[in-house]
Amino acid sequence: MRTSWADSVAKSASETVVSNNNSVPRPTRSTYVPPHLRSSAAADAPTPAGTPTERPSFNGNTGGSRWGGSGGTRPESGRQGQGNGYAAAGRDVGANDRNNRSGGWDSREREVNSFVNDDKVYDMKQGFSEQENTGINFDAYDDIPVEISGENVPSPVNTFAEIDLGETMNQNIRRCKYVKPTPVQRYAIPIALAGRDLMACAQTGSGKTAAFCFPIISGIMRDQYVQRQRGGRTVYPLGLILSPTRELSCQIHDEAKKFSYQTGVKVVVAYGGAPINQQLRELERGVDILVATPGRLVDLLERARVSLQAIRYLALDEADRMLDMGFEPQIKKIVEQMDMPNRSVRQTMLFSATFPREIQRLASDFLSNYIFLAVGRVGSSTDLIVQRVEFVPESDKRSHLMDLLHAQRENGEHGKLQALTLVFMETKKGADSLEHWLCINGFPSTTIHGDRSQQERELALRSFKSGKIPILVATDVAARGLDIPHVTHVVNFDLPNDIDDYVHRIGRTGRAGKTGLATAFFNESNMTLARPLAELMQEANQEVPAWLTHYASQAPYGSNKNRRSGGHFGGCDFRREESFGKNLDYYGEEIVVLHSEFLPITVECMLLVSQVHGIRSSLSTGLFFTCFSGMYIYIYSIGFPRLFYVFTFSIRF
Ligand SMILES: Nc1ncnc2c1ncn2[C@@H]1O[C@H](COP(=O)(O)OP(=O)(O)OP(=O)(O)O)[C@@H](O)[C@H]1O
Repeated sequence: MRTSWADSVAKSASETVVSNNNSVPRPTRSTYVPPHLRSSAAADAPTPAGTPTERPSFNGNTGGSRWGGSGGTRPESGRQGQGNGYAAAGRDVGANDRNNRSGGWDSREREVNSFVNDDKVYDMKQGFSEQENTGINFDAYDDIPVEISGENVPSPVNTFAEIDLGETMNQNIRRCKYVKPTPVQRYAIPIALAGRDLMACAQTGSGKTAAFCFPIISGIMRDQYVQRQRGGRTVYPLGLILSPTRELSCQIHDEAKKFSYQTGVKVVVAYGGAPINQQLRELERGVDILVATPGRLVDLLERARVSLQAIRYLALDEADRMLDMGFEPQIKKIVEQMDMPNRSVRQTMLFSATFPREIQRLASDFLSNYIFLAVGRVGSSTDLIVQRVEFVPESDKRSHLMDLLHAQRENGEHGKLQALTLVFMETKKGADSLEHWLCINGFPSTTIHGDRSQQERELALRSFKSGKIPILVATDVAARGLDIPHVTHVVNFDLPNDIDDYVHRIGRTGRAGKTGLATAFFNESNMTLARPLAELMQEANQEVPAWLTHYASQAPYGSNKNRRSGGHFGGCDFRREESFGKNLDYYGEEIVVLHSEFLPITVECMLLVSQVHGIRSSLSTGLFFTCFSGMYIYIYSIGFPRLFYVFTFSIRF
């Protein structure tokens, strides 16, 4: 049996850190203690209740205590018995300490061990034990390109030990078997701990959830001076995490509960389709971090059961989705029209794997002096996902899928795994119909889409995750964020209209350094996707079929809005591009503006490039030409036949 990387590292780590899993403390009788009661000093001293009016200034320290030194506005006297920050204190300042101080057990509030289910999953994984599992492939991440912009950017860290999270959280990180921060975590966590707003793009499956959860939990543990407000049955969370789907909200909630286990920070989830009364009861028991879908949150706000007055941390996961036309009005209402503190008071973090320029522009309204971070090729899969595109006419799709599944089954029999396969379809009806057809043809399947009840959706996801039903047919509701470790094959039975949706869909496999396969069925109805798909595959070092290159070259350039969210590497910070005075369209592609007097020279130069480099110039080949007028003309080819951007620099030499 192969053991995973995470297991083997955890095993060695456990010798020095945690003796074994059995030594993970069983749920202690910890009681939920609201942050403002966690320090006896803070509890005793009557702190003025009220909306925070000033956001602590960041001190630019990396990984150091956000509140340490003289940079912060936090009164250090608020915490007893500690030195300058958790690291300096060198001991666990988690709930255990605080609970001892606060006393008063309440059996209703006993904290469930969030890692218990993990053990079950682990046992269940033994069923997958023959599965190829490469674990986190850090070598693949080491030379990942990173783009970062903004003022006074804190330095990245290399280890969790360098980050000032406190011993309780460090222990939870070990329980999660995270040994080393992923690249997005290396950069984003110090930025967030320094109190900075952040817009972060990083590939699917690269650990963004922890990147925003760790700083929020840690910040709330430190924000003891913030007095919780009370007002009848209204609750006042300190952190708010918004996500576009119910399943993703649940997943973030589960993760956040693990990260905050025994810290005393309470995380509650609220999402549509589930009975609101149960969620209300949970909220009434106390909430520090609320994870929610926008619709249900608006409902809770309108019922005055939740107030956003005390929010100090706001995170939008899948932020580009949250700000596109579907969700934007609700998000604007939540962030701008209710009682949330304004952007200079709260700390705001936006995360996604894709970030179109226009969305960046919209999002910047929510942020204050933010740092833009792009880790890896934004809007790209990792190279760990093998992408295949096959030309399949509409009428052949089912039989083609059947062939793939049969081949997969045979591999499973001969070798090792019974892969989990996720099949994406455009319509709910189509998904139901395909599921039925697969079932009667001997391939147990289930579906998840918007027409199913929440109970059905949750059951479908559970059966799929556990491997009981190895095929899930889904609409885009399952495209973003879902982390299902054993999905080895994503099939785009129907391709999406938008390349960013494709990126998120295929990102359901090849997660956390594991390898995965993504197969797409392409035909005439997907022509608008030809160019961005070919570009994406080329960038990810995938083999692009000749027929796709041909279709891509036919697509009229400039007419297609469906372009990569990041252009080539990086998903550039739109602020930088605008400050360079570049003229960009919706997706950030350069709009060529040619001055008529330069046109003949430009055309001549283009011809020259074609002759010297051949028509297929490679990505990022740029040539400078000096023309007699003393102007530079820069010709930039973008790795596609006959495509050249031409623009002029008006710098005289
Ligand atoms: N430092 C780490 N070491 C090992 N595994 C990690 C680490 N950080 C996160 N993971 C694991 O990596 C997987 C993917 O993480 P996560 O779901 O946060 O990715 P993501 O970037 O949010 O993906 P998506 O863009 O699809 O939402 C999860 O199973 C998570 O537990």
